[in-house]
Order: sequence, then C-alpha cells, then structure tokens
Amino acid sequence: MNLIITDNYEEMSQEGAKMILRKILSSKQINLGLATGSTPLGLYKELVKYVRENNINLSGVATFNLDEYIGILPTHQGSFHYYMEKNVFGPLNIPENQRFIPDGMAENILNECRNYEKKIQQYGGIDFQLLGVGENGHIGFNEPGTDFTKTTHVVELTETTRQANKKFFGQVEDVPGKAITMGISTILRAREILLIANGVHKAEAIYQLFHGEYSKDWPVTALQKHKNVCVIVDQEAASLLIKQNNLCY
Ligand SMILES: N[C@@H]1[C@@H](O)[C@H](O)[C@@H](COP(=O)(O)O)O[C@@H]1O
Repeated sequence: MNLIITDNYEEMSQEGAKMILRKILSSKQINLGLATGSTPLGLYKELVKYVRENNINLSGVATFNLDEYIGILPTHQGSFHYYMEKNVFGPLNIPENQRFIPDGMAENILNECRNYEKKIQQYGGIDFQLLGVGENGHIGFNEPGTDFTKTTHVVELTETTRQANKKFFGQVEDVPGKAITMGISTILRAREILLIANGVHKAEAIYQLFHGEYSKDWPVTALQKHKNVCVIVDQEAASLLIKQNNLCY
C-alpha cells in the first residue's frame, strides 16, 4: 500500500484529484468507481476545476457509485443521486448513459443489486475506485461484520453511520435505515483503489488499515489484500500512524 500524508484537507483533495485526472488522461476508456460523503467534496471541486480549465474530454469516462440509500427519491437532498448531480455530474456534464448509481427506489431491490453488479461487469469492471472510510472502518456501506465475499447487496446501517450522515438530512430520524452497497468483493475487484481520509475521527480506521488484523470487524482491512492501493490522508487522519513512528510508504 502506498501512503501519502498531506499537510491538510486541501492538499489531500488536490493530490487525489490529480491522481484521478492522470488516470483519465492516460486512458481512452475508463470506469471510475466513485464515493460520496464529506471527504471527497474537496477532491470533486478540484477535479471540476481542472477539467473545466483544461477542457478535458470525458466521453470515455463511465462512473459507478458505491452505494445509495433505500427508499428516498433521487431528488431528495440526502440521496447520493442528488449529491452526485450537484457536485460531479452536473458540473462535469457527464451524460446520463455514462453514470450509474444503485436505484434505492427500485421495486425489486434484490434484482437491482444483481443488475448493478452485472452492469459493472458488462462494462469491463472498475478501473479506478475512489473510497472514503467511515469512523468504524466501513467502506461503501459495508459495515463491521460484513462478509468480505459479498457483492452488491442490501445493508442495515448502524446507528454510528446514521449519526455520521445526519449532516445530509438534518436529523438522524430522517436518515434511512437501509442502503444498497457494492460489496467488499466488488470493491476488491477494482484494478486500482484510492482511499482518502481526513480528520482525527478517521485516525483509528487508518491505523487499522495499516496495522490492524485482517478482520470483518474493520471492513477497511479488506484492502490489505489488494495489490494496488494508494492512501492519501491528512496529518490528523495519520496521527496514530505517526505516533507509532511506523510509517509504511
Ligand atoms: N457510504 C458513505 C461512504 O462511502 C463514505 O466513505 C463514508 C464516510 O463519510 P464522510 O466522508 O462524510 O466521513 O460515509 C458514507 O457512509
């Protein structure tokens, strides 16, 4: 695993955006796996800026989101559809047939999970997956205890995760209790992974990623078995690694 520690959130966002941009520029066709949450907002802003300033052609880019809540409309301000439209698809002008997010309003949710997984495979798999991480080590919405062999599936969200995401809803009661998420097996099939994290509340998860036991208790440790992972974190998220003086570049 490669580790880059940046001075602050802005630098983390710039480094991440540059990495994605390099991937886009070096491939005719690229399937990007994208994440939501507060962490990638700065990265998306940077990406939009570079793409617009340099008039980059995105016709070869297809995007696949990690997850979506079940039971809220795509127009709901807390939905990941809304988040993506506002922060990525709209500003980058990504056509509808090049972007995919699980449909949390589908009549048959299990079919939706199967179809989403199939769609990713039909497109040839994910080339580059962007990830954030939850405080409890979740990736996508794969909460602690999730089997690492799972593909796209339905999850019950933990109280911690619903609390952490209430910022997008106003109050915790409004955060849906269930979601569709790519499974850890889906994530691990991506050819390359970039995980970004900032803030001291992510320090334990980052510590577990590098030094924790490979275990379902910390879903992020699944990445230990992937051959091409880069982690970009700010000083605060790296604080437990730095304390241990145990950096692994
Ligand atoms: N499903 C998303 C994850 O993909 C994200 O990585 C995590 C961290 O969120 P934040 O970046 O807001 O801390 O939150 C949500 O639960």
